[in-house]
Amino acid sequence: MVDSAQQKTLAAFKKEVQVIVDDVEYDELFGYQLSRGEFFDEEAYEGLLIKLLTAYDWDLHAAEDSLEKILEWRKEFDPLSAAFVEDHESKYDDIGFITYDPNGKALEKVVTWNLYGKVKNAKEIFGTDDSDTAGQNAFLRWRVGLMEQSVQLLDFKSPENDYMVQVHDYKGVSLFQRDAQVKKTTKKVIEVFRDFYPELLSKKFFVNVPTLMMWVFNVIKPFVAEKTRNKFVVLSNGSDLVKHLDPKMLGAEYGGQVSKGTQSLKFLFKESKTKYTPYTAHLVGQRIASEID
Ligand code: HEM
Repeated sequence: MVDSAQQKTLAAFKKEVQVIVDDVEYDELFGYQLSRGEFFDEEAYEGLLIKLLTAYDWDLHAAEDSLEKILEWRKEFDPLSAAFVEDHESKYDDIGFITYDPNGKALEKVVTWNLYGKVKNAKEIFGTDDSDTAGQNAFLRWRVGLMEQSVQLLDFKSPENDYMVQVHDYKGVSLFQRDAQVKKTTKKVIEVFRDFYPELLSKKFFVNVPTLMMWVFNVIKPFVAEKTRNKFVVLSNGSDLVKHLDPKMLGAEYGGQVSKGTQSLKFLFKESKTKYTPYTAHLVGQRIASEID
């Protein structure tokens, strides 16, 4: 609920949004148009602004500053292209996917899975060394694309579905996988999510974390915003996940009812690249048309 003081802050933010959009020359956030054009959706727009204000404890200037940075980054990185236009290498298919249950529990309908324990050849996934920016960039573009696809499944008009769950499964992980390049790329992804995707996580689970590697959690935590840290749950046993999430959406290895493991989970969600907002459809169409030209 937004109280009357917050209503005033929201009204002031609304006045500033158009100025920021004009300054940055970018008019889209998470698939919604920010100025009052053909695709403008007042309710979703308000939901998004409330999210930004919530992320910064209703500090108007911090929220304005954040919006400006987010739009600048979106203009440059083009996450919609990473999600819906670009083809990513199939090597990423095994380490990340989305499950979506429109009838699932509130704030748990969208779950992004990252099976980083399955990475056996870290160099192949994360790049080879500092000079291999192509490798790093390919991973980052794929990971941001996955994030953006899951964001499009949220509904910023609904208190039931305006946050997502994320799961990292570290089954099979070894200390040797955490080389310099992995650390560097991980840090970059964490920063991108922290700065440009605020207030989207309901909970984040780290499962099958070997006792010997629990310390990694403490090393990474300082890079993450405090509000986000409070949403983290570390479980050494994957099967304990069922105590937190709906068994209908979980494979047997997580104590759930989906019989054939995570592979079959993927098939619960077939729409990841086909469900998006009308404005995203419009912008993606423009990008594809400009590629054909
Ligand atoms: C050695 C193998 C590991 C790899 C390849 C790896 C990979 C990653 C990547 C790519 C991210 C970026 C965020 C994302 O993709 O959602 C991340 C974040 C993170 N990882 Fe790992 N990780 C490893 C080990 C661990 C271990 C053992 C822990 C202990 C719990 C851990 C805890 C975290 C935390 C707390 C974050 C921050 C999450 C966030 O900001 O949303 N990681 N990891």
